[in-house]
Amino acid sequence: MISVAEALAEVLKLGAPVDAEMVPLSEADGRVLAEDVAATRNQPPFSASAMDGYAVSTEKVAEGDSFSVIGEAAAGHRFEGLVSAGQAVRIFTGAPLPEGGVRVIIQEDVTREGDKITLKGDLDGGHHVRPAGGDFKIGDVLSAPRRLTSFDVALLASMNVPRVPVRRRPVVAIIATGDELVSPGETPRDDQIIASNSLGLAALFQRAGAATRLLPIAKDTPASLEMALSLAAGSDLLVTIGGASVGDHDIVAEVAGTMGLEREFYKVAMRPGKPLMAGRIGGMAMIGLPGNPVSSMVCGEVFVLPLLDRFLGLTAGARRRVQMTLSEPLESNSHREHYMRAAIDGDAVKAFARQDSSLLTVLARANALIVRPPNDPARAAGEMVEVIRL
Ligand SMILES: Nc1nc2c(c(=O)[nH]1)N[C@H]1C(S)=C(S)[C@@H](COP(=O)(O)OP(=O)(O)OC[C@H]3O[C@@H](n4cnc5c(N)ncnc54)[C@H](O)[C@@H]3O)O[C@H]1N2
Ligand code: MOO
Repeated sequence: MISVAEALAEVLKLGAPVDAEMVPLSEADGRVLAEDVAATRNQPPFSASAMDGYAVSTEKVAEGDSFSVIGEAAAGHRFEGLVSAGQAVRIFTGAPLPEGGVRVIIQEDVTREGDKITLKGDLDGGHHVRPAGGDFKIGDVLSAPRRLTSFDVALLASMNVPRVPVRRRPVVAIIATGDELVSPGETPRDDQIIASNSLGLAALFQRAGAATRLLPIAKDTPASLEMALSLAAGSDLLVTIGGASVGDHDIVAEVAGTMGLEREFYKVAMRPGKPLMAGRIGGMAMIGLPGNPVSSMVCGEVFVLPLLDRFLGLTAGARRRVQMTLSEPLESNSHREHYMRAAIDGDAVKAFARQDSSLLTVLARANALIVRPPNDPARAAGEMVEVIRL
């Protein structure tokens, strides 16, 4: 058995960044920017007023100063003249500052009679001018790689970049295996259960930026599995679920082997997830996940999400861990790295009492995994542990 770190290093070698494609900004949220994008304009493109008030040409103003109002500037409507000493231009938020203007007196600080304004006492000291290019300038760059956020989409729109180069979504084929499985909504026999992992994993991978293909559930026969595996051709990554252990009906490795699987490793010193396997088959990366529902989801988090980062051209590595205080004690750990389903409550974290790898109710309540190193001794409440936030 190899360590989780060694297994992850092998898994990451199975992927390389996929091609880029152009998408409109309306479809860019969450996609991964593939090339640097440069602003094609300054923002604001002119010195602009930040407030509603009066633009004047003098820095120094005092109570009782008066100005004659010679025109108006509104957002989208520049004042086409010059403002000189003793003059003011009525101005609104977002309007270009008129030529000669150096500051804006907010209207609350002014009394106006006809075309004359007089400054009140206790003046607001701000200039209320946003300089041209104060947000960004032509050529300023949003750097790749980067998973685009809603804020980035707003920034790119402001840069007048209507379409952006992003990595295409890596295609992940998912095959559940086992005679006991039927799809949700079907009627199982009394010795069957509902296939849950494939949909859970598809949700996990889609949120990470993948396109998923849910292939038909494979029976525990070589012919059925071969059929399902052949349907995966052309994907970037094939993920199988179950049939990975040592039982007579665990035939995924054997059948994939006859179809050309070059296996990099089998079995990892982790709990859950021991019978994990990874390699290459027919030009695709392949990860064979264990069938236990929690095992497959935890391995999806620990191995498949970093591999998807690799396909997307992002910096790919182990999931970020933070140190947190235990609110309840933990028993000593075995020789396998343990990913314990846990709940963060405020600043502290606690593991759930039941850690069996079949318990989806426990996983659904978890918002973290406590990572226990191999042979970690018993831990008392108040000690620090490493945590992956889910
Ligand atoms: N003698 C040994 N037995 C087992 C070992 C071992 O080392 N020696 N390892 C155990 C561990 S750890 C795990 S994890 C499981 C993994 O086994 P498989 O990957 O072969 O998974 P299956 O046997 O096919 O299924 C296990 C369990 O999960 C259910 N399952 C499978 N697929 C799905 C699915 N898509 N949705 C929902 N549930 C699924 C399946 O019905 C079984 O209950 O092996 C242990 N055994
Ligand atoms: O790898 Mo198994 O997941 O410990 O139940």
